[in-house]
Amino acid sequence: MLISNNSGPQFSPYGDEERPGTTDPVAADGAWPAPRARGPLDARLTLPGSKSLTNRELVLSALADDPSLLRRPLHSRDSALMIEALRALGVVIEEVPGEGLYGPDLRITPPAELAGSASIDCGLAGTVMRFLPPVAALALGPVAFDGDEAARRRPMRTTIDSLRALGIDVNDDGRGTLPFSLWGAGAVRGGEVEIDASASSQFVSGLLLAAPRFTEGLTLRHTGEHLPSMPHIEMTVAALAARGVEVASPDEGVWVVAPGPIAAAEIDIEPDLSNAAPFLIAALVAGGTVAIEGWPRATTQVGDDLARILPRFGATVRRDGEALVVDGGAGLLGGAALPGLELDLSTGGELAPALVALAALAEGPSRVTGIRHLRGHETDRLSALADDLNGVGGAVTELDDGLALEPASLTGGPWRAYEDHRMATAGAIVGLAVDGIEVDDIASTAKTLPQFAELWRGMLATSAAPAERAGQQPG
Ligand SMILES: O=C(O)C1=C[C@@H](OP(=O)(O)O)[C@@H](O)[C@H](O)C1
Ligand SMILES: C=C(OP(=O)(O)O)C(=O)O
Repeated sequence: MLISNNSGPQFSPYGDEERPGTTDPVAADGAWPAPRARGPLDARLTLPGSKSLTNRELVLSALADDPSLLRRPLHSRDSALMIEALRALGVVIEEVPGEGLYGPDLRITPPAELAGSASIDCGLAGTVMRFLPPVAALALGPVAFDGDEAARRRPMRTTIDSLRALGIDVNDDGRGTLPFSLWGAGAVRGGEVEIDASASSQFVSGLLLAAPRFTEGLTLRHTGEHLPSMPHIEMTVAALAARGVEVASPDEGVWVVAPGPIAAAEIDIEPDLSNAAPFLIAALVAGGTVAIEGWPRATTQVGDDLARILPRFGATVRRDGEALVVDGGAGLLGGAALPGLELDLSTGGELAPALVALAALAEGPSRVTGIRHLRGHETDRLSALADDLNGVGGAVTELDDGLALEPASLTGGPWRAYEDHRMATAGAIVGLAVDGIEVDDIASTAKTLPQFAELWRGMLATSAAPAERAGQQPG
């Protein structure tokens, strides 16, 4: 069965009141009863575009020398925030008809000069709060940055310090978080900058994306001990190189970007492979197969690692034409073994909430490490995962840089999303195997996957009894 949804609402980035909810049923208190899996799955899904690719390409298109076209971009809260912010800086972004299932394509026309005197709402989007300040520094005039209450807890000191090191005037309250404002001088000289990016790879990506437009380019050196999410930095480097920018990494933790034009481009945005995680993991819990259409043969997305990680939990992974298929066999619910694992997710922290939810259902102990920086994500994910899982009978201990899980028999109960899309989808995974899991804010999935609840229910419908399935449209 093919599951897709092209009728979703359009997303306004402004304010919780206007935030789109899901059309999936929720209880009177707004909680979402996570559906149980009824049997082996036979699902084939098409997912919306990658957040990381969409927001990088929006920024590069805004800084390019001619109009660009993004095909099948993500339409979600994070991309809407990026679009509104770039418009505030004078970039023209138009929706044009395309072939994507989840909304129009985007044509981006850069202005002759970026406009200052703007206020930017970052929402809870790390890509907006870390990628746009170096862009705004190229504008002439003041630009103010703020975001959700939860965004004011996310680390921003490295961005603020690096702007100052580049000679830009920044006004903040010294806490190293949003809100702050900067005064763009219309140009940035660039040169050599040292930063500590151990709290987020996005500090590196943000500087590299704007660096070709600095008069002298940029030599950026990471001085901290850890550098998380390297694949996301490699994605940035690849996106720059694809637009003709001279960029090199002569040494570990060092990047050199030459000054020069950023070429306009027509870009096909890949589906979001990190958002594929809960769906693929569902095959291991419920049994059967889940196929994701349009899985790229080569990609910089860290979600591709799922094809190597899920077999360690017992899945068989294969390609079927352009789809990636995960076969969970009988699945945990059908009696298949689900081993506990040692996982270092320092390169793929984005995958951690979903994999931790799976590990919580395993029959052996697990340790998931290398993810200290998750404490600065949408919420402190280490503490949120431990609290939610322990609240439903789990045996999870917080480590300095990860989580230790002991096997436990879980029971139903409330599951807090903490406004975090990946916490909400982690609750959905647990709910496949445990009666009575109630996710308080499934609408938080609008951050990167507004269609989550509908796609999840559609996936689970493929496990209906054969007689029930006969009436449904074949994929
Ligand atoms: O550059 C990007 O698009 C991202 C980088 C990573 O951030 P961190 O390095 O802060 O984990 C990742 O977790 C985030 O979801 C997206
Ligand atoms: C950490 C994440 O998001 P952000 O881009 O807001 O940092 C995420 O999506 O897992």
